[in-house]
Amino acid sequence: MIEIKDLVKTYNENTIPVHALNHVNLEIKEGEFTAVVGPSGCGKTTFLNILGGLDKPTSGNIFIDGTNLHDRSSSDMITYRRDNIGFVFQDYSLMPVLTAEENVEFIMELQGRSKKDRKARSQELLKAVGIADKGNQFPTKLSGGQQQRVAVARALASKPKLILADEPTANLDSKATSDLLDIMRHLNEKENITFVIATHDQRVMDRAKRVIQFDDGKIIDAK
Ligand SMILES: Nc1ncnc2c1ncn2[C@@H]1O[C@H](COP(=O)(O)OP(=O)(O)OP(=O)(O)O)[C@@H](O)[C@H]1O
Repeated sequence: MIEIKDLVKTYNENTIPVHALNHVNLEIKEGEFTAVVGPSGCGKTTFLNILGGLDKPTSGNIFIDGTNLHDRSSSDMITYRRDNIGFVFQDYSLMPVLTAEENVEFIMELQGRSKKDRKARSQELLKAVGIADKGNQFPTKLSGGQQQRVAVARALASKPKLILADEPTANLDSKATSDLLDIMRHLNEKENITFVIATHDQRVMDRAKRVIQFDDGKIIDAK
């Protein structure tokens, strides 16, 4: 369970302040599949970055399973993020010099898991996202949809309970979007992984269990 309490993020506090998040309150339950939507500049990415511990709020708190997310030193936060939160980005953000399999293995290497263990898990994950045969390919040899599947497999590597995705379908065609959403919904239902997805994409909203609407740094609807 994620509890977001009076979250404020103000950029450029000392010059011309930008109120990216303006007193946001929200609860996200385990196993939700939630789309965060709203016009460009309304605060979606800022919200995701703070929820994922990539950025700090100006004020307010986020409690994940009762623990204050930002009450950690920066090194503890790096470890917490690595072990508990998966990230998927619009541009896939794969490492071009690593194969698909090595991209998925990378976090496990940082976790100190054995080569054998890493390889088995990365193969299992690439299979789960439907590209078991692409493990030895470099990202430039894969389509956008395939690269995004590698990114999802990578996000799953440390068995996170929460996956944050920022515009994951923005560069994908209809078929790749539909396939990716099938994979994410399946993971959500089978593994009870919570998904929070910032998006402009109606296809994502149509598949979401919940849609949270932002406008100008505030939540205006959270059905
Ligand atoms: N690092 C930053 N410094 C200053 N202002 C910022 C910074 N990042 C975002 N902003 C501002 O904060 C507001 C919210 O931006 P954010 O990127 O969170 O919106 P968004 O809803 O994700 O937009 P989009 O849909 O275009 O990606 C915008 O006014 C933006 O210009």
